[in-house]
Amino acid sequence: MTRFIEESNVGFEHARTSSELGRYLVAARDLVPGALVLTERPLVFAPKALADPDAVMPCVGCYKPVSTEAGERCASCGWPVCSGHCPGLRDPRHHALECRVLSARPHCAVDNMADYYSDPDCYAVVLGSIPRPVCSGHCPGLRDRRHHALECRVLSARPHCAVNNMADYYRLKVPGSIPGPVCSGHCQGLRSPRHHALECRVLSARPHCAVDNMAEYYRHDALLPLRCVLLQASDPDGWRRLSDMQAHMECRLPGTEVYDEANEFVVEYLMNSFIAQLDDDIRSKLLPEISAALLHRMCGIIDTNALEIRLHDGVELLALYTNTCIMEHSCIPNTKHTFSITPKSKDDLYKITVKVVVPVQKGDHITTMYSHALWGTQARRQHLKDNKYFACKCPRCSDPTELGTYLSAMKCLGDGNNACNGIHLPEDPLDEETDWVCSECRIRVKNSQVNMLISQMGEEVENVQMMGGSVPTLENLLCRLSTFLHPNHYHLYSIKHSLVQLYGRHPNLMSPEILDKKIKMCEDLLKITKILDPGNARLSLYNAVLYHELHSALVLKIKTSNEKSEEKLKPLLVKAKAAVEEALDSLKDDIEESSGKKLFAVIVQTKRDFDKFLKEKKVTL
Ligand SMILES: C[S@@+](CC[C@H](N)C(=O)[O-])C[C@H]1O[C@@H](n2cnc3c(N)ncnc32)[C@H](O)[C@@H]1O
Repeated sequence: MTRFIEESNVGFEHARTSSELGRYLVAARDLVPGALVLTERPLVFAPKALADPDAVMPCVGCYKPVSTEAGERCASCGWPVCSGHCPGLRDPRHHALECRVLSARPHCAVDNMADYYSDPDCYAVVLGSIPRPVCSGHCPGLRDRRHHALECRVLSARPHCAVNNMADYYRLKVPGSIPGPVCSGHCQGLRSPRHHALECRVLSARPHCAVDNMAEYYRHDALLPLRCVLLQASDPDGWRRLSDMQAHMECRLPGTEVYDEANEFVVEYLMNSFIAQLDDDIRSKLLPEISAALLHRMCGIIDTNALEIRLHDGVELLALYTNTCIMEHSCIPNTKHTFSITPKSKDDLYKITVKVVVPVQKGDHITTMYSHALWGTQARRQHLKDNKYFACKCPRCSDPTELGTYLSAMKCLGDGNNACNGIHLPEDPLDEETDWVCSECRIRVKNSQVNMLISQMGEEVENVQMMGGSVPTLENLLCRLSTFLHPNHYHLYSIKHSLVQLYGRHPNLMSPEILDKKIKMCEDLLKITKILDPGNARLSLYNAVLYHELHSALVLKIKTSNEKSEEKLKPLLVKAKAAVEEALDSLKDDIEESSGKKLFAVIVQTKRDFDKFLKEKKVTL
């Protein structure tokens, strides 16, 4: 076994290769659920940009979110950090190496306010003072000759950075709009020639001040490609293992969307802003080989292989693992992986542990899932094709019913008028152009029509959920979409999963009918989840929520029931106990991760309350 794996139960000594799969892993022995497949440390990792990078960015040393404008900066490179003392800034696995490259860009004033305003002109402590290093424009000291009034006349001579004078800089000012004088990047007027579209072409000619676009100035998504190329000098063995990874460059040729995107956001950014500015000596020491083509290859390796690690506060990292990344995809995976986020030893930070979740026999392929388990076959296959460049032919994708769950099935659409009671399924789910055929009347519908309908419905579901859909809105949508979709369709699954978390949570939503509806929905959804993910590899949180809601509905039913005979209530109590225990069990491998941890704590409290209730009632189950 190679030295960089800590423990393993897979046959690395003969990790196989096939023309279809590339490299893949097989079990070296029979494995029971829970058995370890492998555990290893990451080869390299880096933070992803946060959802609102103009407001918050991850510290480049420890990845804690920090305020983009008011936060501190790394003293050498000027990137946002939690504190100048963050230990990650001096650690080569985190920021220390990349900092030498990132420091090559000439600093913008906003990077270094302390230098820019080297003699603070107001005695008040001004926190988060960009762009106003005064406590207030009304500060009396500003007009007092003993304080700022005289020196101000001299200091004013320097031409102002845009941040000092936004009103002048943007002569047409939107209230509160600094530094983004648009209401939203999606504002329709931005693309309308009667509004901004034409003038934008002229206004774009002025070089942007960094503060206009913090997210462009500090592109965290470029850090992982940079950390990857830095391995060549800092860890030649790791660099060799990284270079062995599949990059799919044949699908990322110039002119493709993926090439253009990587070129603009990563390759040109790194090359022009930093690498081209590096001193020759430093460049040859840190990056013996560096070119746009090599950076493109890193982007290909990352897109094909990187795993996402969710930290707390919404921060996500991308990481590459030498052996875990060899695992092939299946839509019914036989493993689950977890990351060590708060380990005892810092060397184990982000160590991955892969375990089997269903019985695996010697020689079986070891599989993971690169897509979403609750998407239908077409959505999963499209996602895999677009992002991982292969066509999945796993047993779930090959079966029109998706293992009997009917997760993508539609009700008969008829010929526009005469729908029957049949079910529309894809004739050949592995064919992207397949017709959909009704099981009863055999009427055929083109795949393009089905696709259009399903994606329109998907957008509707997403919109309603993003707006925090109320019960009536969700029920209305459920009712409308149920006309077209099989009750198990994944769009309906998603609506029902939201509804069960609302039913029983408000006095108006606790009637016996609503509680019975909630219980049935939970049970129906659990049946689907169990088939699609028997080992809780991907849907553990969904499962835990469903079991928890099932328990809550059962307990409410018991508490609001007119039935006083404990013997008669006992079956419900037994069911409620089993549900809360299943909820906790579903999360047993997720408690280190932030969402798993929070949910686990809530369910533990529910279990305590239930035990107390049983004790008060003097019931033993
Ligand atoms: C994370 S890598 C897996 C390791 C890779 N096979 C190698 O040789 O380095 C992902 C790539 O493996 C291939 N792959 C993984 N699972 C596959 C599957 N079920 N069918 C076909 N190709 C697959 C695809 O080329 C995919 O882009």
